[in-house]
Amino acid sequence: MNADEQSKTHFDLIVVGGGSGGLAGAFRAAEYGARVALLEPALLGGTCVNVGCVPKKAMWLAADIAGKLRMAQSLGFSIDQPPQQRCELDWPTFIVHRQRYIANIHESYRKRLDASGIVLAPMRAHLLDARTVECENGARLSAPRILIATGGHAVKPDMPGAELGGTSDDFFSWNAAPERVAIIGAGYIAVELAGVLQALGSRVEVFARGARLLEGFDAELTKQLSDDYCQSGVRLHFDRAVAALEADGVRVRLRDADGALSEAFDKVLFATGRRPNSAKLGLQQLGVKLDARGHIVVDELHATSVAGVNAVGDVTTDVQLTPVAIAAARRLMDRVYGKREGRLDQQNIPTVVFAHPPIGKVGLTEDEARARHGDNLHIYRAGFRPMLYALAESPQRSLFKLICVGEERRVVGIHLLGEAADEMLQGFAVALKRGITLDDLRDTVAIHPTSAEEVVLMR
Ligand SMILES: Cc1cc2nc3c(=O)[nH]c(=O)nc-3n(C[C@H](O)[C@H](O)[C@H](O)COP(=O)(O)OP(=O)(O)OC[C@H]3O[C@@H](n4cnc5c(N)ncnc54)[C@H](O)[C@@H]3O)c2cc1C
Ligand SMILES: NC(=O)c1ccc[n+]([C@@H]2O[C@H](COP(=O)([O-])OP(=O)(O)OC[C@H]3O[C@@H](n4cnc5c(N)ncnc54)[C@H](O)[C@@H]3O)[C@@H](O)[C@H]2O)c1
Repeated sequence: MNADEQSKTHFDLIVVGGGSGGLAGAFRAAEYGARVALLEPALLGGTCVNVGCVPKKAMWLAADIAGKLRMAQSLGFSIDQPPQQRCELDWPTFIVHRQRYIANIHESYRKRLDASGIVLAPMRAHLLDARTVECENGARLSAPRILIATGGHAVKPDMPGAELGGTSDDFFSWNAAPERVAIIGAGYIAVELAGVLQALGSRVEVFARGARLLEGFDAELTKQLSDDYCQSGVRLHFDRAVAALEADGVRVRLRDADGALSEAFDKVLFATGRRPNSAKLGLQQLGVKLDARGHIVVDELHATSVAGVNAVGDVTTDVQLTPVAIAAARRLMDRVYGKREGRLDQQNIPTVVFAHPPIGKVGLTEDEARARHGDNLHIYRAGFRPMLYALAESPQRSLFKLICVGEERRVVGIHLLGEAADEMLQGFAVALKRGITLDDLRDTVAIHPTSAEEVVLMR
């Protein structure tokens, strides 16, 4: 092989997967002057841009507008619709806007890849050894470092009739709100899609195998969120394990563990978790350690068990959030090519579920804090109706909660449920990471009239 040919197949870094983590790693490495090849067989941006955060947030915004339009009518705005009737969304029109937004992201990534000199190979790849990747077309690329960022995929539980149900991927190809939808699961995706569909006109029923929504979030807030969902018409079934799906004409029924059959639904969605894309990558032959569910095991520097092979994002044991994948990839490249210290702090990662209303947390829940600190806790709450909802005589309330520890009342948990919680949490997460106390919050002058001021006025 001559020098020219070798320069086309030999790189400083090969990134497998062009989603949140892979793109962030490729761009950061290229900023330091590394020669990078990126392998991505599908659309740039991966799950988040194409079938995750971005289209989901677009649908959430549409649902939010639907709710605000109904409130506007009750406040005296004349909207070309008889009062009390739902303002219907024309999905195809909205989807044109949603997909145009996404196409712009693809375009912007493509331009950035070109400008950064990153070589994009639009194909699947697997590892032959710790320095060599083989592409689908048989081409072999080599590099002293390989980053695996292949993400994950939705899974349906193994049950009879599972093929009659879809997943969040299917939801994003729908062109209208089905009349009746069943959602199986009680995590992030179940709660988000239930809220969106109910607001856009579907009659939604959620089947949770456990006793509550959103394990891992503060139980008091999730109880209030459940009440909000019931109030808006969502039917929640707790402790109801689904054992099978059965066709009933063009509709589907759910059979539970006791053999009982549900009413019929136009659509059923599984929101029962995701699995890592770690198969068919050659990892086992290479000796890359996986956990029992197939996640790549990484250390705190995102190194795998094989030298020179790193992994970030949903394919690893990290929390499955886009900013976590991005932060891990950037810090890795800062260390490798920028010779800068820094590792991802996995503590106190803020997160929001785009429910209706949104719910967010950073730090410990009350139960977690009690398990860690015993009774040395101080809990503060603010329950109130945001002004718009009070004006419209809507029952929806907000509930904010602070978990503080010790005599100094150090804030170890912030939990927000309510209008604009999604936009409020980020700044308070910075404060919590800096180790603030309740007095620091109280010492901050409030911004009035807002919901956020309730956080600094808690007594
Ligand atoms: C419905 C939904 C909503 C979500 N909402 C949010 C949210 O609001 N906020 C948030 O923070 N997170 C959200 N997430 C989670 C977020 O999308 C993921 O955490 C994030 O996309 C993980 O990034 P990643 O780079 O690890 O993987 P991905 O983004 O999944 O990218 C992996 C890429 O690797 C490619 N690939 C796979 N195998 C190969 C191979 N052999 N060779 C080459 N390429 C390969 C895939 O085609 C894919 O493009 C959501 C997820 C879902 C499903
Ligand atoms: N707003 C956001 O940041 C956001 C939004 C969506 C997804 N995500 C990420 O994507 C991940 C995946 O989302 P998800 O909602 O699929 O997973 P999840 O882990 O949040 O929830 C899975 C749910 O399915 C239930 N479940 C699992 N197996 C089941 C079975 N056989 N029968 C019935 N129920 C079952 C679990 O009890 C749980 O309630 C999340 O954990 C999160 O990290 C983030």
